[in-house]
Amino acid sequence: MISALKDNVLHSPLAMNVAQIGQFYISTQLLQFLHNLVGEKVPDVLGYMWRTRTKTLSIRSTDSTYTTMLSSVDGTSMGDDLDGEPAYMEPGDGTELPNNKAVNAQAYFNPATGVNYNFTFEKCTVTIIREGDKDMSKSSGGKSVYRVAISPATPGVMERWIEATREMYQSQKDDRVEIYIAGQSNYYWDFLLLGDRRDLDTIHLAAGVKENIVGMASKFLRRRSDYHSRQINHHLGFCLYGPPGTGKTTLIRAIAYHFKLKIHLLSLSSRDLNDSRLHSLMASTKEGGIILIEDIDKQLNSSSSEITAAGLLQALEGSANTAAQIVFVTANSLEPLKPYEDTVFRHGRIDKKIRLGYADKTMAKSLFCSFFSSCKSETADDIEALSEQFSSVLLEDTWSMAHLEGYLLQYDDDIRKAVSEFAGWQEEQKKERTS
Ligand SMILES: Nc1ncnc2c1ncn2[C@@H]1O[C@H](COP(=O)(O)OP(=O)(O)OP(=O)(O)O)[C@@H](O)[C@H]1O
Repeated sequence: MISALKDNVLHSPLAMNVAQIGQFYISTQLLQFLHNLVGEKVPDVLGYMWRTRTKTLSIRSTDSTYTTMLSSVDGTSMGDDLDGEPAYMEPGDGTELPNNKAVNAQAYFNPATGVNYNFTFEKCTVTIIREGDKDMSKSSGGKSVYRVAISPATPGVMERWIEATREMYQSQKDDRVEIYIAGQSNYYWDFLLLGDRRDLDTIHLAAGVKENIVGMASKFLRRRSDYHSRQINHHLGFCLYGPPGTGKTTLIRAIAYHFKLKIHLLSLSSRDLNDSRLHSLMASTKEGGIILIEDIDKQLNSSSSEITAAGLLQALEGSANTAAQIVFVTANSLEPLKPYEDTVFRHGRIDKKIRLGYADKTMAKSLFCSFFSSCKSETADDIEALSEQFSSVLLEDTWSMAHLEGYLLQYDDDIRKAVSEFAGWQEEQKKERTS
């Protein structure tokens, strides 16, 4: 899931179009190039011209402007929403990016180091450059730094651009989940993206499981002062385990959305992460945050991990410096955690371990009803009756909910066929598994 998210961010097709970078852009780039070329060797006339035509700003990855900038500067939003044109972005080296047309696809802007990204705002060219790793560690204490240049520097354009990114971010944020990952230095959290909304009532689990987790989280979040007055870390830990596709990640996303919590994705095997950096990360989570360690069973014994068992245990305890921290770890199997059983699964670290399993009849029925809830061709009573038929032929404890979701998606406009072909599909799937 972590890698899926990263792929989504790093490789999703940005809405790119390299045509039509206006005259201002070309002249500004030329000036910048000449300025870099002559540097300080000649009287800085070009530099003067560059400065007067350009407004610049440095943003650290821990600044709130960084978050708003990344979430709003994507392939569609800036240009579309602000001046009726799609945002045109290209890397500064002139390479054409894939998908050379303005599209409405979801796109996330995550600039590569040392590459100029340009797009238009109020007919000015905005250039964003992420600084190189070396510079980052020296001058910024490990935080990524982005330089933003807007040219020509019409009065107030930078302020209006910042305000526009903020407004756009605010309007998107309420309906999404903020997701952070460890920054390059692993000391701080960097904003990653606004994840899609997921409602709790679209998650179908065995009776009582969802209600139990949501109830515990709700009570925990309400009792801040109780923890505080007793000087106990305001921390709650869950381990969700079970086969792939049973809804572990989706449930966490829905809980984050429901309680308006930010998700911090933590990869224990990430490069250069060690115990002390892990400690800093835990202490710097955003107010009201979920820490999500996915696939802990696989990450624990990863050869690239420098985290010791002691470091991990400390991380699971959360930090006394932060308010309301919910740690979720997910695993397909608890076997690799056996050696740590007593130390990990105790109050203050992982308070509760919960198994999410394959679909039973009740889960399949409620998935079916929710999937076809907007079906116009059938009455509510008919949908209910069809869901009974569907679930009655289900082979229990055989399919993940992801598997069933995939099946239903093939029939999203033919609810009756989804019922009539279900038994046959299950037979085929069983044969495929054994062959
Ligand atoms: N219990 C469920 N209720 C509704 N949808 C579900 C459920 N379980 C899985 N899904 C659907 O299946 C897909 C995959 O689910 P998810 O990624 O949450 O599974 P997972 O248990 O985290 O898998 P993995 O162990 O492989 O990370 C999602 O698109 C989600 O909509």
